[in-house]
Amino acid sequence: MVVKVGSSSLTTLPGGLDVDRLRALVDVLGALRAAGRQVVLVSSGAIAAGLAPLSLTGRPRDLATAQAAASVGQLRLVQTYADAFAAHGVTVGQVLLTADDLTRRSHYRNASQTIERLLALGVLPIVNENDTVATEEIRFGDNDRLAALVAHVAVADALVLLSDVDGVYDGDPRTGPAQLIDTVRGPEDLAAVALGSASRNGVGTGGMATKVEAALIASGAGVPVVVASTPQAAAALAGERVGTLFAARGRRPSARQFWLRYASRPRGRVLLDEGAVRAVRERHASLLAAGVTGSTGDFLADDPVELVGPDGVVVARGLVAYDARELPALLGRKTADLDPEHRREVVHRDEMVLVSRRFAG
Ligand SMILES: Nc1ncnc2c1ncn2[C@@H]1O[C@H](COP(=O)(O)OP(=O)(O)O)[C@@H](O)[C@H]1O
Ligand SMILES: N[C@@H](CCC(=O)OP(=O)(O)O)C(=O)O
Repeated sequence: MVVKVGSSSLTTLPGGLDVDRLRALVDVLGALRAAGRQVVLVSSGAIAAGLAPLSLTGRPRDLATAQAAASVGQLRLVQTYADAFAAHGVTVGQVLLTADDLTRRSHYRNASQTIERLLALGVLPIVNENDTVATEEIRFGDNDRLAALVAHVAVADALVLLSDVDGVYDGDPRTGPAQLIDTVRGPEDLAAVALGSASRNGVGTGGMATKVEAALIASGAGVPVVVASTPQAAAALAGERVGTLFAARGRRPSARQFWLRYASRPRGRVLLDEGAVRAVRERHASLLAAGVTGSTGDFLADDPVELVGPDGVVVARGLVAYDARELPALLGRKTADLDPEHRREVVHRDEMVLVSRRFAG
């Protein structure tokens, strides 16, 4: 089980960390552990927990102060967790990740191995973004997406996203009457849903939009997701029908495919003609030099790139087999006309994931 809890459930803007609410959650997770389940906790709250000790009255707008608050708050947060879990005989480990740790394949594998080993040793990993080093450009920003990636990395059976609201509504419940959505089978079920901003107490970041995005990523990768309120945690984890269920869709992709689709950062674009778009999209064929009209970006062989059609729409993502500077000489040429060392595909089908037009992730 991967359980993600948001800042809005653990902290208040004036009061900082709400230890009673944190302990209540730990009691639920401790019981789950006692029942023999493996649990990974993704917990936000570092920045919010650092505000009161630094006499800050609002969420800092500048990154450096937010990072300072996270530095102070993360320590308090995990120390409070460590003490609370110790009462249940559970040892915790801290795992701080930056987006970069998941965008590089080698780091991704490393993070995955560490979490696996912690679980094998009976430790409950507590994951957060490494706020003190994450710069603006490389931040996850909210922990919902991080939780979806961790759910895949940890090969979770389910992901539970806990917040201060008891599920996804068809509109922001704070701004008017709204109806709880019971089950989401795919992105099409959310076409008419308005996703407003973050919670009233001002400590959350993404609002429901980031939770929905994360829930679609995880459920699309075969992991069922429940969005529920933190007081509903026990019921949600016991499998009772509370909150909003995002049913698992499709098969679990390989680590490589999942990484390519959701965690990799494209280093450039390879431009395809119409025929190549059809071959890739409809036959899931490898991309050959004959269908390539150009490229942008200074990528190297094995880098992730976007495959883009003549209309500018991204068709797929893949690992390119050539450096950008090698491509011009190959453009539009039939494989048979190329010298033998250039006869391999530009992007092999096994190293490619199609990007859906409706939901790109
Ligand atoms: N369609 C919606 N359904 C449910 N909640 C919504 C919706 N639109 C906006 N919200 C708001 O999103 C907030 C939760 O997001 P956020 O504050 O980022 O939580 P967290 O800190 O738990 O991650 C809720 O307080 C809720 O008012
Ligand atoms: N890493 C940040 C998380 C940012 C945040 O507030 O996320 P969330 O409450 O999940 O919307 C922190 O610990 O403060």
